[in-house]
Amino acid sequence: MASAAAPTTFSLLHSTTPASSSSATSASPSRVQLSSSLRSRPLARRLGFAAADPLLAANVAARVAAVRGGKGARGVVSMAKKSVGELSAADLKGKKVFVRADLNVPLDDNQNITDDTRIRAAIPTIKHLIQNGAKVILSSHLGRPKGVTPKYSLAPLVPRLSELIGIQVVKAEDSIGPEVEKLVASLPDGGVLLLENVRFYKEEEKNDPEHAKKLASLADLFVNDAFGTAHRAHASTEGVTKYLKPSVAGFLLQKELDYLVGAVSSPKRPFAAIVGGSKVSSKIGVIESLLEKVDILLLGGGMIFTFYKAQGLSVGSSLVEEDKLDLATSLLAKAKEKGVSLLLPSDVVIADKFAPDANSKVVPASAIPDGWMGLDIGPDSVKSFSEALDTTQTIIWNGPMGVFEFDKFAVGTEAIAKKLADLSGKGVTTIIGGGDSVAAVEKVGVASVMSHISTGGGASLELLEGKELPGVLALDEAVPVAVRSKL
Ligand SMILES: Nc1ncnc2c1ncn2[C@@H]1O[C@H](COP(=O)(O)OP(=O)(O)O)[C@@H](O)[C@H]1O
Ligand SMILES: O=C(OP(=O)(O)O)[C@H](O)COP(=O)(O)O
Repeated sequence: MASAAAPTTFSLLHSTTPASSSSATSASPSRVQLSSSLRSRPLARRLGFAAADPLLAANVAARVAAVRGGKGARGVVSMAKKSVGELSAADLKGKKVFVRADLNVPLDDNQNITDDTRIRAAIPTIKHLIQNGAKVILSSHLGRPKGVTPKYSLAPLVPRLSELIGIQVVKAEDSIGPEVEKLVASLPDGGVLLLENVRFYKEEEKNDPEHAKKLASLADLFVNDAFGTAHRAHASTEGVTKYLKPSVAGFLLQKELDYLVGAVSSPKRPFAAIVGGSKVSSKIGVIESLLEKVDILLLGGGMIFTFYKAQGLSVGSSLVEEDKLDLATSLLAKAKEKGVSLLLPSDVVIADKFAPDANSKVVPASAIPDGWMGLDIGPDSVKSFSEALDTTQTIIWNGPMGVFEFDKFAVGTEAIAKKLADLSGKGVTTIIGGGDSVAAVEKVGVASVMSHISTGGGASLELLEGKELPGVLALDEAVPVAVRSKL
């Protein structure tokens, strides 16, 4: 780390990330005074974790001050995270590497993977490690199990993982304990052991230090490549970094930050966000910050019924977060105050049960009968959303517009996916984030035309809010390299 006495400008260690699709822009020099060498580099490569203004500026200023550690230093310093690409065979051969990935893929009722985007995205880091002779201990969560739940086992992922990596992946029945230790001990150099769902232990989400220690005890070093879970401070994402050195960023994590920090810190305007899906309680709070960033906010999916109910409408048996009604009311008021055009669907597709063969009909949002639930946005809403999107230059989308897994309720999501594909072709920046949103876009066959497919929905929204992602923050910083000042 830079010493207070060093009269130099520091620059970033060269990153060997292989797959950066960065179109990140430089930070506005008016926000933070950076050296010219740093200014020319993509923002996320310099920061490794933070996002846009104003939090970004405050964060960078604070960290620069902390690193300077005293008066008289004329330089600035890079806060990039150490990359797995900086680790070579000399660092990795024979080493046990705990890799946290986000393999939280959608599965159908027969445990078939319906979209493997997150598995494919994890492969470059795993391949780099095995090609350099490491023993890979791969971990992930799947869903939100309460205790050991067979339907959330990672076992269905083994064939696809093995196929993509090119070797047979060994599967453990647990994520800690003597049986896992035996499997780790018998793992050859270049082998991969997949641990069972880390969320089978409640201590995982509590970030219990003792539990983190047990996970960490399996390995010598840590690679976090779970961008989709980087907004969670859990034992396998944040806790283990306290016990494993080095703790470095995987290629996917870096690639996501490279793209997203740049794209959302200085977006081409008008800038729209589309928020839907079913994780209402974890995403409704994000809306408040989005109102500071975006010009247009479109709400769909399970998110909308809390807003309708807050306005006094009947929502039947639709998904509602009762304890967020006041928040919804205040968000509507805030949008007005900020001049953000917040659009709620004017019509919805309702169903008499949550099933693919439910009876369904389109009704105005103000006319949902008792006993019926809203499972998609209606045609008028698709039309007004499309018109609003026509005016934009940047769009970030997280959360499907309806229960797209059932064909009857996939129309709204598919129409919005096609609209974004169409706008991508016209030069609009389109960013799709989240396991299910990406699955929906893949289902329509338009993923390849979007500007960026992100493996994190909540994570990309929190990044957009300007929040630090704990899973990234906890990683080691890249060692700054001194560059002689010409002054
Ligand atoms: N109106 C709705 N009611 C209940 N669930 C919904 C509704 N609309 C969308 N969903 C569900 O939301 C889920 C995706 O939500 P979420 O996890 O927040 O998205 P992502 O994974 O893209 O971040 C899908 O499984 C979809 O069926
Ligand atoms: O699917 C995920 O998030 P996302 O739906 O916001 O993309 C991640 O795997 C994180 O899962 P979590 O929201 O249960 O912590």
